[in-house]
Amino acid sequence: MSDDGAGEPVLRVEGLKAHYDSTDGFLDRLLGRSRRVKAVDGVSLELREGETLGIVGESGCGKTTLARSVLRLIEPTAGSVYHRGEDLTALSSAELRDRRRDLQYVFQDPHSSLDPRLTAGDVVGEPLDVHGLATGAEREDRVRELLETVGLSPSHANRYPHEFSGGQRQRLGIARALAVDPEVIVCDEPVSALDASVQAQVLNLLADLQAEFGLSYVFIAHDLRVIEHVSDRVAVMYLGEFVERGPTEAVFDPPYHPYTEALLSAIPEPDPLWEGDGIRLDGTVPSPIDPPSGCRFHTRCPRVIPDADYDLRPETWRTVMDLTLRAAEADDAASLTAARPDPTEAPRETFDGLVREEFDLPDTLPDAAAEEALGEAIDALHDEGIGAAAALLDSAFTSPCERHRPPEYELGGDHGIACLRYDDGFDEEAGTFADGSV
Ligand SMILES: Nc1ncnc2c1ncn2[C@@H]1O[C@H](COP(=O)(O)OP(=O)(O)OP(=O)(O)O)[C@@H](O)[C@H]1O
Repeated sequence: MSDDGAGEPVLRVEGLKAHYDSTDGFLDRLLGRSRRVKAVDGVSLELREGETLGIVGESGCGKTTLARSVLRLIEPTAGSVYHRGEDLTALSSAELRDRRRDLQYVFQDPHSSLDPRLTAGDVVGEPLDVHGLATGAEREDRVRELLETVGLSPSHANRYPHEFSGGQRQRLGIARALAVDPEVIVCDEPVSALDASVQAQVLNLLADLQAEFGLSYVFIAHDLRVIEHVSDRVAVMYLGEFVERGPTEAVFDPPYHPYTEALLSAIPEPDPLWEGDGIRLDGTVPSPIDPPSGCRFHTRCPRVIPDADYDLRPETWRTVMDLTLRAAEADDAASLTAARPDPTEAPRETFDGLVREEFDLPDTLPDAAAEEALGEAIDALHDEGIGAAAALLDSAFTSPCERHRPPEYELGGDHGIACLRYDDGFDEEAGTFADGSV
């Protein structure tokens, strides 16, 4: 996405990947099998001076790994992170230590991120020591000033972290980050461990500090309301990738990407920014070891594009895809339905009903060709087992979203979205691209 702000952004991340090696046990090693957890898998972003860039997504989609690899608290597997034009990934550890003065991190859990053996004064003073910024009386004054700045009493400098409340501990964490006078603070779920009323206080503090010191924030949260509240721009993350980016209002009002829409719908109270009908988001984020092909969200997307060979409504298509995907993963036919003991022992008609009920499939699909293919697959499931049925389903039902990995499409106004539905050259009815390919 282009930078329409003036000059070089404070932070620019290009094609960042952070993979973990989770090769585990004798068998993996014997078979030479390496299991790579693709926690962050090619992320680019820009953070502009004085802004808050929100990063939102469900648990497990890679937000923390992204935050840590941007600051090289985790070594990135690939990609670059530029701070004021200089590549952090190329710095030696000594250079990086110096650079950390400008780039600070506020952790999610103030209980475990603060050293319990240090007093509040030392928690805040330690970065001053590490960077040789102040000693003696000057250090004491600076610590008192920092405690005051974050709304803590300087008289509490001799207390230990466990003597503070959760909100106060998070203030301590913020004071510690502020001690070195940074430009950028990466805030990783800074309020998610706090009660709602305390959350608001800490968010207000962060906003005040941003205004006072001209800070730029990368702000990570799974809570969309928090993200909406604090962010100038937002990036929506799913399975190691950004699926949508743009100014906050553009991304949420109305939501464009089906994942963003689903996240908004999941908010218990209807979101004031949005008056849509709401779509459901089932299941959890799939494993980043072997992410789904094409659009990674296609296995859960309520708006996954139907196969153009059939005339099915998106809701019906979703149920057909759910059966197809589950059959591909299942060990046997019995595990596809909740019926016990073995549903395949039931007569064909009863079994058909059980499968349709399990997947919310209609008694008869409204498209004759789709119904025929589904009927054959259910027959195979009943008579031959899961392998035959999975193969039939897989060859009969494929979404273009499974085949095509969507690039980021520009919607204008610095708003980008990685979803095939926004490819102007793609004809959903025909299932073809502008060049005739499918
Ligand atoms: N050290 C590790 N080794 C292997 N896999 C890891 C490691 N740390 C995280 N993961 C995996 O990487 C993926 C992304 O995790 P990450 O913590 O970055 O996500 P997140 O969006 O921050 O989630 P949460 O909010 O739950 O922390 C997850 O599948 C997680 O299980």
